[in-house]
Amino acid sequence: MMNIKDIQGLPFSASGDDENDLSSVEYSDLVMDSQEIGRGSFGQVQKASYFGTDVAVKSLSSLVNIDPDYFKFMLREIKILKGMRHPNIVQYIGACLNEGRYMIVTEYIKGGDLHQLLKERGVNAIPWNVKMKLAFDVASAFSYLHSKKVIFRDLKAKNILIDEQGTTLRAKVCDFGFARILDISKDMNANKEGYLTICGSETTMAPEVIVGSNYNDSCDVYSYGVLLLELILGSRVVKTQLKRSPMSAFDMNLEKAEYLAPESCPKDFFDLAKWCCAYQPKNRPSFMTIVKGLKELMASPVDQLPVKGKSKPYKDEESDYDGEQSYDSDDNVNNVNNSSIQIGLDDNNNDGSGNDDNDNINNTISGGENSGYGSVIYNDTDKSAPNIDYGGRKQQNRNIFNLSFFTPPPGVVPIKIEHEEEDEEDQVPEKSLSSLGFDDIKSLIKGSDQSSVLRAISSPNLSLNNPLDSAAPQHLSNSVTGVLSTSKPKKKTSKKSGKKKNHNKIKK
Ligand SMILES: Nc1ncnc2c1ncn2[C@@H]1O[C@H](COP(=O)(O)OP(=O)(O)OP(=O)(O)O)[C@@H](O)[C@H]1O
Repeated sequence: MMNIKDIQGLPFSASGDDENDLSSVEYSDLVMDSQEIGRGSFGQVQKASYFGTDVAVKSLSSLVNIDPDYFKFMLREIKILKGMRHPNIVQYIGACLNEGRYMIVTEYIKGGDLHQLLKERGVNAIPWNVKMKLAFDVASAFSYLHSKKVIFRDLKAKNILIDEQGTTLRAKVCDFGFARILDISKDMNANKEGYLTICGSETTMAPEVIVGSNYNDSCDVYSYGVLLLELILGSRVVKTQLKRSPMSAFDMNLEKAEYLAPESCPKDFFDLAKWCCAYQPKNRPSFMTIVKGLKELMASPVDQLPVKGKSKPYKDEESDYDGEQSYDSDDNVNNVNNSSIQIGLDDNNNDGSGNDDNDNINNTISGGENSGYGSVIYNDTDKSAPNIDYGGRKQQNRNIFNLSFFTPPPGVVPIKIEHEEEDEEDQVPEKSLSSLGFDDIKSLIKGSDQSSVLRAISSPNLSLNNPLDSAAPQHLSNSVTGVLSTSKPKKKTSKKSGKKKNHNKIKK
């Protein structure tokens, strides 16, 4: 007799090419389960049955109805998700409108998300081969997305669903709220002043995104690197011990990460995380390279892989942390703040295609759910954190991110760099901040006081040089064999930038 589980495929209700079709699923065909299975800033997720198949229904925030910008986000999410077919991407089924509330219907994934998995099982209880398999799944999904010119912009553990198939776990990417289609050739010629907006989640955002510089699909690779560190160390350790700050130009302290990582971690797996977290986007691998490298790695029994081993002693400059090699197994803390952030609503058109990210108009931050794990959009005109009703829950003022980072105080003047006396050939003409490059900003930040730094980088309109200019992201130039172990991340440049000495001071 045929088992119902043998039936392959899911009901699909998107109609034709009409991206605006928001009622391809009849609400009356959904048998809703009252239990909420998830919640984010854009709405709540419930399980339902759709013609006998389990589905997840995301009921979008009421703001989607009243705010055209939110509406555009939803259209974009639907349009992109609808076109995706990959075993590691949650399958879109259709959209629905009920009593004025929009809903997105996708396949139901029963194992929760990766953040929950790490928290509930404990990072150390998950075997390395399982971690590498999940990492491989995510990289496979992203190599597919990038091949379709989709950048996701919010890769984090909460957006990775875990599909339990017997004893095997499979990762599936969900939540395309911040995804967009990027035509790099077209967009690279667009206005250089931040044509892509700042969005993502505090812990996983790439530095170039945070400082408002131009970015491309390699921002997803950086977030993936942070995700790998979470698989290695646990989300809580990454969030608390590897916290990135303006004082380090939002660079990840990889030396400390190495010290904290378990000795048993396969060396190549750790090196991959470091490589993905390279400060300069052009030094990060592509997802194609990552997939090939991980495949190679997974071909060997895990107990035959060289391990990271003991790391050299590490002394934390900032907090005198000279931590133990052992650490909390993972976050059994409920309030892990890993909010998604979007600065500047980035659609001038509704279609999710390129060239629509160039508007620093009407910046808005919306607060997420009170688990501290929701999405955020900042409202430039309202300097206080908003108090918005998301699906019935009141969002109280919450210090999601340091707003002063993004919001220049009124009347801020460009900062000038003062140079101490030095050899003539080493002298650099005075520059206003707006003409500094990405590395310049970084070196400045490392040698300055925090308030100056915040003022310096707080404007999303800075004309930063494009960190992507000098070279394209690495692709398949590395051989697959030993790609992870032989292609060490390049040592980052010191505080010097070119001929500049480390004497630069910021003057108000
Ligand atoms: N298809 C699904 N199957 C099972 N659970 C799901 C599914 N989709 C979402 N969830 C659960 O609901 C949570 C929130 O979903 P989602 O990330 O799509 O919401 P969001 O409002 O866009 O969140 P964010 O604030 O991160 O933008 C997920 O982390 C997951 O736990």
